[in-house]
Amino acid sequence: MKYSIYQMDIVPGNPSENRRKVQEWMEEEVRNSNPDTIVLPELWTTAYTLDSLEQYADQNGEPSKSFLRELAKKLNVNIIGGSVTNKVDGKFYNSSFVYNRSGELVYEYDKVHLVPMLNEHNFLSVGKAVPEVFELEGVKMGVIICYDLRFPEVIRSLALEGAQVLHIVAEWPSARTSHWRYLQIARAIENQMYVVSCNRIGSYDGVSFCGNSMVINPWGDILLEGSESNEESLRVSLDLEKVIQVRNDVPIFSSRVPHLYKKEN
Ligand SMILES: NC(=O)CCC(=O)C(=O)O
Repeated sequence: MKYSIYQMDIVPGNPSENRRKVQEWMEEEVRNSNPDTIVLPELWTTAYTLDSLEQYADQNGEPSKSFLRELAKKLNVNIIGGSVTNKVDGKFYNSSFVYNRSGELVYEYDKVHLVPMLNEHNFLSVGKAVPEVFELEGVKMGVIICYDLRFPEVIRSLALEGAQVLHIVAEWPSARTSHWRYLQIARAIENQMYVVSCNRIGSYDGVSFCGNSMVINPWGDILLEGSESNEESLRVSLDLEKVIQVRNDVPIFSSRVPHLYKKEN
């Protein structure tokens, strides 16, 4: 499966300009490298303009859903649609939408772990369910949003449900770049899955974001890494046989002893 990742800078509080940027990038990217799947970053329509949610957030996923659906169909490409601020039943969420190349909404997820360091609790509601597995091109995979990366139990559940690829859409601050990098490598090794991440670059409201979007194989090797501060298209092909090979070589899933693990509340 061929990927293109858009490590983008986001214009704060300007959804139409960000949609214009994304559309232009996607059209060029598909023309030049014909990926199967495209990945966008977290909150790519607005950046962290959480004090203006009434003004800029989607309503029931629109217009982002229509925008992503039409592009997926027109360009014949799967889209892991980053995330957007989204108002549903009077509450705001940080929502991710995944479309297949026929323009079908394959999966949607509202972020469940809200980030205290970015004041998400003051503006957003917790999603109702942890991430679940979905399929693109017959491959089981998952998507998480940024801070979710710190919660290994959620990613383990995806692996136990059969996910072979984990996507991480992010606005991860430069202040914690080392955590961003090491946690992704750890998640890839401990779950023996590909990790494909898309982080923004640039800054907003005094916080700078670290780029370093990554693709890591199930052995923990970094196949690709973005720069810290440039808008970039990152391109890679995943060999999914590698997941099977690593899981055979080091069979951690059959070594688990779940009956001995403590049940969490
Ligand atoms: N946008 C985010 O979820 C940022 C997460 C973060 O800053 C951290 O985990 O550190």
